[in-house]
Amino acid sequence: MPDFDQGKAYVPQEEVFFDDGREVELLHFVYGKADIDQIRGNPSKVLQAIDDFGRTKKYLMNVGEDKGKIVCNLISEVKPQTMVELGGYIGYSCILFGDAVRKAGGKRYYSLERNPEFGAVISSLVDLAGLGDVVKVEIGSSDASIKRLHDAGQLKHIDLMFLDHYKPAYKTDLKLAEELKLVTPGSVLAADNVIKPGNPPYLEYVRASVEQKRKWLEQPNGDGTNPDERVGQKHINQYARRGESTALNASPGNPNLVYDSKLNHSFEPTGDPPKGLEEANNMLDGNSSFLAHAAQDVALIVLSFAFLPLDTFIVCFCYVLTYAYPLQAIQQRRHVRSTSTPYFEPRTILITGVGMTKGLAIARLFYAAGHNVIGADFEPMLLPTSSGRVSRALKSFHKLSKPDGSREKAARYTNELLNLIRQEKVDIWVSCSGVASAVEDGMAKEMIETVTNCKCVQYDVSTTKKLHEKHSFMDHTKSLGLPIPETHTVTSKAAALQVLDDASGKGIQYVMKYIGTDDSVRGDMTLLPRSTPAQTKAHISRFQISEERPWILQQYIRGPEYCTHALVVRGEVKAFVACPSAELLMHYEALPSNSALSMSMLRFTQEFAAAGGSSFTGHLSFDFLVETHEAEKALRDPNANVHLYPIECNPRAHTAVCLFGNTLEMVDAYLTILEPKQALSSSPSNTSLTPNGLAAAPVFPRTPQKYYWIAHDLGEFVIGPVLSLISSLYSSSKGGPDAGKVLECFATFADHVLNRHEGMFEVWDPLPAWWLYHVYWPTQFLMALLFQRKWSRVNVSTCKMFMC
Ligand SMILES: C[S@@+](CC[C@H](N)C(=O)[O-])C[C@H]1O[C@@H](n2cnc3c(N)ncnc32)[C@H](O)[C@@H]1O
Repeated sequence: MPDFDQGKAYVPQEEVFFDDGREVELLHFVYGKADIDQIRGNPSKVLQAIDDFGRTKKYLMNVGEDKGKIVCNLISEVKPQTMVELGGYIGYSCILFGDAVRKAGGKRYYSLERNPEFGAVISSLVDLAGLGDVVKVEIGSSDASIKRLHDAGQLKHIDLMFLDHYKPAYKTDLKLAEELKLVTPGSVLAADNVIKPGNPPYLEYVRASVEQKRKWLEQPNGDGTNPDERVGQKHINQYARRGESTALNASPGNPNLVYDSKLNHSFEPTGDPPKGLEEANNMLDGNSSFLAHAAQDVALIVLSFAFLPLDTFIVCFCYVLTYAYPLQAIQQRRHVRSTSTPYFEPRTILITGVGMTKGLAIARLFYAAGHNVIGADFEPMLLPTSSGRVSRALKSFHKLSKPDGSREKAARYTNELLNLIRQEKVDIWVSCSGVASAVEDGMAKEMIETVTNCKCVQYDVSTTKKLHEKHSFMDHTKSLGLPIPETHTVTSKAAALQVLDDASGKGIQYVMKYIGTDDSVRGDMTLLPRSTPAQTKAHISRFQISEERPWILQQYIRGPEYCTHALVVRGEVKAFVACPSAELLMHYEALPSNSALSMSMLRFTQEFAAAGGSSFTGHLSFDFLVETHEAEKALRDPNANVHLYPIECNPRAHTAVCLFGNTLEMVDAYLTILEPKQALSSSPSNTSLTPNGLAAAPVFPRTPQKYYWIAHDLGEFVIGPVLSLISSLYSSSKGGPDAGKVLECFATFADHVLNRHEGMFEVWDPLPAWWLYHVYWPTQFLMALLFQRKWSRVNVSTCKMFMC
């Protein structure tokens, strides 16, 4: 976000900052301007005159230039025929956006304003700007105006709605517009002040699932007409100074609508940043000083020490408890290994990557099922940091040397694995390593299966490469006749600009993704082309694009994202789970296995895997995008075949595998790899079929639980908000969260601790979590400090530090 130009700042907000005569004063100011004749018919000049008043005379509660730009960009993107604003005040947003709508080919801009005096000011300034043909000012309470315009047949659909009025009415007016079918799939909402001062009920509503919204409707008095107190008493009473009623519309809305929501940070016209921005500023990046990074590292190490006594007590308590009452996993293991279970044949399983949640989760499953588990992972020299090494689930732990892309290191890695497999007489190697050794794992698999009887849950080198690289994965998926988003590989800036130029007429938007792995360019979701060719060119010029550093331009799909994890054995999907996803989500929850979305993703995975044939064995995870209307269709019709867009494939285990936590059938799914190969048939591989000719159902998580990682949530819901609160108390800016907000975050944290499963922690195996938070991460922070490394984010579950 660019810096705020202080020269343009409005004067500070006073105790009483509207409805004190300043609105009429503004009219005198504007109409008294020496160049009033040039202002007439010119929306920009009218806005300039209003800004002059805000900068030199009195504060005005306008959306302002900076936030206004965000909505103007949205208008040129959405090109609304009809736009509605809730809350017009003196007409600043109305003139700015009304003009943008007209320029984008739109027909009508409704400004809904409750206060008749303000409405008169809007009308006067709209006329002055020459926007009377597009703008219509409706005076009255927004809900009454929406209903009136709808009933009169004047308002048939809202393409874009700007919410900037009475905070408690954001949600209730949206629901009314949903009920009247004015807001439908495809409608876009832009809501101001949802970060500062904040609007929890509105955000909660637009982010809620259909199930959640239906549940709310079932609750008696769940949705009354009283303002939701979470917006704060100050805002509930803000516009009640003339004794207006605060009662709200109680429409049930349309719970089937699913919104794709995105927060935008920008400046108030006074130059105050919103709270969210300050929070973002608490996160360090490459531009932050090394001192700041060092302070962060030290603080995190101290934090780990602070929790050491409590966590050590918990670990000891767990051991005593497990000794006294052997828990399910231990009982299960004892049972299958006892002489009363004579047919049990324990196998030896090697699992690499046991320092990460995913590797450890699989190791624990095999342990509970009675098998001998050998764990292995990378560790720096002389530092026993891998949390898997202390797991009760492991018979032994082995340290591996990390490949670095060179042939020597790859050969050394393969040799170490081979020796380990021979020494421990391993039956199955389950590769759970991360992306850093993806290709080396493929090489090791080829060697291991050639010279030993060990079976590997890992693809060969060419398959791994094909699936790992975005462009070859897309080409392959397309060759299978499966859907993909429009994707172009580009090896020069000129080629990228050409694709974007060609696209400008088609209405398609793209995001630019680097084909390889480079954390510093991850996560840029700027939609291209931008509003003007010059902006697009400026954006593209920031990237290094060449034959050696190819990128893809991938069609942007508006809608929710999902990720899946599957175990595939000889082209057959043996275990499967799908869940909603987001970058660094760190909260996992499985979709119901019989839901239309999960079934559609499973069918895609099955078709994809079957096409791989009998040598296609490994973990397979996809990221899918689903257009909003398709996601809604899936929620309405459980048998719907949902149109999916795969955007990425990871030929390795996904952290979502932890959702199989207590699903021991998963172990049987792995063991099918030891079954003798059936006679080879061509297509569709050797997929075992049920009597009705369908592929056998894979294993799904037995009792789906929600997962979280306590250290991540401690940062997100406790430390972050507290730091923001403290920094706002000591700085002149008014952007910080209030105490109520911080308490809300604490409540979320408490809810997660009480109702979710910690990804690394098991009562019967508590030490790995302790090791992760008190050995692994403090060591990483210490190394960052000693080697003066800067990092921007960490992923607690995959033990990844994103350097900057
Ligand atoms: C923050 S101001 C709007 C600023 C304006 N959008 C701009 O950026 O220029 C909020 C306005 O909403 C109006 N308002 C409050 N409650 C309302 C309601 N229920 N219906 C319509 N307008 C309302 C207030 O009178 C006030 O003028």
